[in-house]
Amino acid sequence: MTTNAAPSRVDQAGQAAVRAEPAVVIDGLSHRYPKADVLALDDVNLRMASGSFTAVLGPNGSGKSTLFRILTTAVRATGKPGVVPRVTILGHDLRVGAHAIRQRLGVVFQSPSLDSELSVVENLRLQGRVYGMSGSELRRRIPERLEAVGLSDRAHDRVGTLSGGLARRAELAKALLHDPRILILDEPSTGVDPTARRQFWQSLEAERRRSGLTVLMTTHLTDEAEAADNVVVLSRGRVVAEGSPAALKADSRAVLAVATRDADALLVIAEDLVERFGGDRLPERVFGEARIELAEGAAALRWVLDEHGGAVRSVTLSEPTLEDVFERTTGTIFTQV
Ligand SMILES: Nc1ncnc2c1ncn2[C@@H]1O[C@H](COP(=O)(O)OP(=O)(O)OP(=O)(O)O)[C@@H](O)[C@H]1O
Repeated sequence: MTTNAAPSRVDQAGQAAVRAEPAVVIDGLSHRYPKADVLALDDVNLRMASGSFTAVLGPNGSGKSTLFRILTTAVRATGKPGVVPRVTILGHDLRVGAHAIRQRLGVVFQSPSLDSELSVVENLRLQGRVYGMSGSELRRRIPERLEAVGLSDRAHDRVGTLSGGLARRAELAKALLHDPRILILDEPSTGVDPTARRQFWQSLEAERRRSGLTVLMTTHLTDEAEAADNVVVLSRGRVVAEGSPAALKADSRAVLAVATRDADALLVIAEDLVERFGGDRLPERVFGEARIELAEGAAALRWVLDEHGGAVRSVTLSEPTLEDVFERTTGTIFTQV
C-alpha cells in the first residue's frame, strides 16, 4: 500500500545520507606505467562532495594527466603491490562500472576533440548519437547548450573558423550535451586569452548553478584554482596539500622578498633571515631575489632595512598566495604554461 505520509525520521536520515554521499571517492589510488617503470600516482586519497568544484594543481610530471585518464576511464589504475585502489564515481566502482560512469561523465580534453571541418551543430549531433540521443531530443538540447555557452549565433559555422576561446566553449557545449552529473576538465584554458578564459568560466559557473554539476579540473593556473571549493596540490604523484584556497593560504606564512645589488650580500641576508626568524626559503623566481616565508614578517622587514639597508635594492612583504603554497609544497617554481 502507498501512503502520502511525510517521510519518517529514518527515511529523512537515509535521504540525507544519500545526498551527503560524495560524488567521487578515491582511496589508495596508485598507478605505475609498466614499460617506463614510473610510479605516476602514489596512494592518492580524495573525496569530492556532490556539486563541488575541485582543482588539481601540480608541476609538470606530477601526475595530473594520469589522474584525469584514470577518472575518465581511459586508463585502468595498476595499484601498488598489496594495495587495490578503490575509486567510486556516483556510487559506481570504477573497476566494474566504467560503462555506467561514462554515461554520467562529461569530459573536456586539453587538446581539441571537435572536427574542425564540421560545423558546431554537426559536431554536437555526432556527440549526441554517441550517447544514443534521438532526433527530437537533439533538436531540443543542441540549441539549449549553445545558448548556455553563448554560441547560438555561431551554430552553423565551421569549428575551424572559431577563435580559440569560442572553440573551447564549443568543447564545453559538447561535454555538457548529455547532461552529465560530473564534468572533468584537463587544463581547459591552455593557450586561451584572459577574456576568452573569463567567458569560458562564466559559462561553466552558470551551468554549475543550473544543474549542481560536480567539477574536477586539472590546471596550471592558480587564478582558476582560486575559484575552486577544494584545491589539491600534487607533487611526484602524491597529494602534498589539500583544502580551500583560503585555508591553504591561512596555513602559510607571509612572504618576504629581498633583492640586492650584490649576489653575496643576498646569500648572507637570506641565511640570516632563515636563522633569526625561522623562515623557509622558497624557490627563486627572479634571478637575484630571495623569497622567504616567515611568521614575523613585519619584524623581519624592519630588520633587513636596519641591518642591510645599504645593500638592499628592494624588499617587499606580501600575504601568501596560492603560488606561494604551490612552491612551498612542491619545491617547484610556479610557471604559467
Ligand atoms: N604513457 C606514459 N608512459 C610512461 N610514462 C608516462 C606516461 N604518461 C605519463 N608518464 C609519466 O608519469 C609521470 C606523471 O605524468 P603525467 O603526464 O600524469 O603528469 P602531469 O602532471 O599531467 O604533467 P604535465 O603537466 O606535463 O602534463 C611523469 O613522470 C611522466 O613522465
